[in-house]
Amino acid sequence: MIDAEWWDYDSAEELAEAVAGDAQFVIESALDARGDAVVAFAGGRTPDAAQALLAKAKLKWKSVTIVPTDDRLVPVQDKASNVRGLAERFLPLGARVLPLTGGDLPVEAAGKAADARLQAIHWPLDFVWLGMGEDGHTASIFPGADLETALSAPHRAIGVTPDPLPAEAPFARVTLTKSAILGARAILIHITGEKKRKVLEKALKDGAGSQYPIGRLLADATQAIDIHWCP
Ligand SMILES: O=C1O[C@H](COP(=O)(O)O)[C@@H](O)[C@H](O)[C@H]1O
Repeated sequence: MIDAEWWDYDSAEELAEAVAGDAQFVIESALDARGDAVVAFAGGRTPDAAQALLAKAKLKWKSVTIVPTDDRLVPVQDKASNVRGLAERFLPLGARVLPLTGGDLPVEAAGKAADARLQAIHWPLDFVWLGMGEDGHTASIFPGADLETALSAPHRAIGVTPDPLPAEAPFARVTLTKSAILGARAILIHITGEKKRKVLEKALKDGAGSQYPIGRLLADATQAIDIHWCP
């Protein structure tokens, strides 16, 4: 059984406020302790409202570096690009937003380029904000052929091709690996809906033996894991 604390909310508004508040707290703590903060933020739809609230926080944004937990191999102006939303929201505040993707590289080379780009930032990450799909994928660690590599690679990022490609975003991707994610000082998981809740509960219960990538990923976590959920 993976140890994690659940925080339940009645509404999407309360959920967004709580997640934004937690992210703000961790960033402020890193800024106080070290003078800068390095964080990874989930893509997809779920974090949008919380990230909009976080962007209103009075923080020393110029000292904050944000990377996506994962990104799709699409042009940055494509609406499926995870870094696009982060750049639009946090670059105007002065934050540094580091893309994982760029250029027109094949998937494996894109992963290597992301891994090289990530050498430019401070490690370990102060905070990883994860989402999860209904298939139990998190970041872009999907069930399938690339799962074992994402869980065992010594690199911080790799290129992956989900098989099957998810219908809502059918692209090859680059993802942070287990090694990069579990190095973080704090991990927050942000999900909505009964289906995702059941998947995550089962993944936490089954841990290393889980059929879901998020269970396999978190099985070796040693830091506190906070799960924020609303129906
Ligand atoms: O493809 C992805 O999916 C997950 C979940 O997205 P959501 O839209 O269901 O919230 C997301 O966390 C990940 O970053 C993204 O690339």
